[in-house]
Amino acid sequence: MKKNTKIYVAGHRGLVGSAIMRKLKKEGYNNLVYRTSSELDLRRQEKVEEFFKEEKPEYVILAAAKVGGIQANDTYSAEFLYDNLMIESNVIEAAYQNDVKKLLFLGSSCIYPKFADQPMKEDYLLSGKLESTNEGYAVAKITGIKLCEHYNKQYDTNFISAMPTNLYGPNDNFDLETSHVLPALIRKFHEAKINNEAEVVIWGTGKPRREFLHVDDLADALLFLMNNYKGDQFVNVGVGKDISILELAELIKDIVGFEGEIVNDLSKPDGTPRKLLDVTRLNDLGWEAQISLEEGIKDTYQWFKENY
Ligand SMILES: NC(=O)C1=CN([C@@H]2O[C@H](COP(=O)(O)OP(=O)(O)OC[C@H]3O[C@@H](n4cnc5c(N)ncnc54)[C@H](OP(=O)(O)O)[C@@H]3O)[C@@H](O)[C@H]2O)C=CC1
Ligand SMILES: C[C@H]1O[C@H](OP(=O)(O)OP(=O)(O)OC[C@H]2O[C@@H](n3cnc4c(=O)[nH]c(N)nc43)[C@H](O)[C@@H]2O)[C@@H](O)[C@@H](O)C1=O
Repeated sequence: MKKNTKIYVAGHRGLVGSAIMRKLKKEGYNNLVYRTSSELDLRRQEKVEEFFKEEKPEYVILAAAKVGGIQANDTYSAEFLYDNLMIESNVIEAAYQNDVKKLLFLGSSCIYPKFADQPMKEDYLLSGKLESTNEGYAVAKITGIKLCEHYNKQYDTNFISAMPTNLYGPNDNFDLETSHVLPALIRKFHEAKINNEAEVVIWGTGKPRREFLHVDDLADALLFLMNNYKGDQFVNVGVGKDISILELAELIKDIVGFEGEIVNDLSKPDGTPRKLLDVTRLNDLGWEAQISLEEGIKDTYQWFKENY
């Protein structure tokens, strides 16, 4: 992509979209197009068609989606399925109709079967049953991958897909009902510390294992893929290492400086037992993550204290 090329970043205010904006600006890209969801609701096909006709973006990074943690996915499963199907179908079709040179679609590691072998290779897609707490979201994300594949096959487009692992960083969602685990624990330990509380409650058994990637590393990987990758095969984006939720809680507890106990709320779901991506394909293309989990949590905690 040239520095003055017109790039549409869908979802520019979100965790991922805002990191992509920071990265693109830092690298000197100076022709960025974006809209908030109230300016352009991507679930509305006609509005999306009008926007693409008017703006004619050359490149599209699709980071707009209905996103949330385990509880939000489970509670609002119809919205997670419907919104994501509509957003991705409308944007991908409009990109094709308007001769977009390249589009990047973002999926998620939850596309893989609940009991997939670990680490999960791209080939494991559609090889088993999905985790029930995020089935709607996962089905929508799998459809997004397939839309890119089939548009490439039938229309010779250049649409690529990246599957990030669990993400965190500045501009994350810290709402305790709808957030992912890492921002939730930063907030819980911080509030428990300042209120001198005796304990922090974590959901489930603490035994599930997850892999966490700092969103600035993700943005770097996505720009790398936009500039260096073409193909129908989607690409996992992760660090290749995982950690149990209890270990994560202990790490955040230490970073925040909370001295009380960690207790489990067993009425909450554990979800998938383990989600660790095989990142060989991305590493072989020449990219690997740089930000350690400890460094990334410290950076995110600092951001939380300054902004939240
Ligand atoms: N967070 C994570 O751990 C992971 C995220 N991903 C994927 O990364 C992508 C970005 O996620 P993330 O940044 O975390 O999500 P956020 O919730 O932080 O941001 C999503 C963005 O999407 C926009 N959006 C939502 N609905 C609509 C709509 N109907 N019309 C237009 N825009 C809309 C929002 O815009 P506005 O602010 O204007 O309302 C928001 O800025 C998603 O595809 C997600 O599936 C993948 C793996 C893990
Ligand atoms: C990115 C990914 O994110 C989701 O899947 P998930 O990985 O299960 O998400 P999560 O971060 O919410 O939970 C991870 C683990 O952590 C435990 N946990 C402990 N304490 C808290 C807690 O306080 N909040 C939350 N949210 N979880 C907690 C929780 O019980 C679970 O065992 C899907 O949306 C999926 O669709 C998706 O793409």
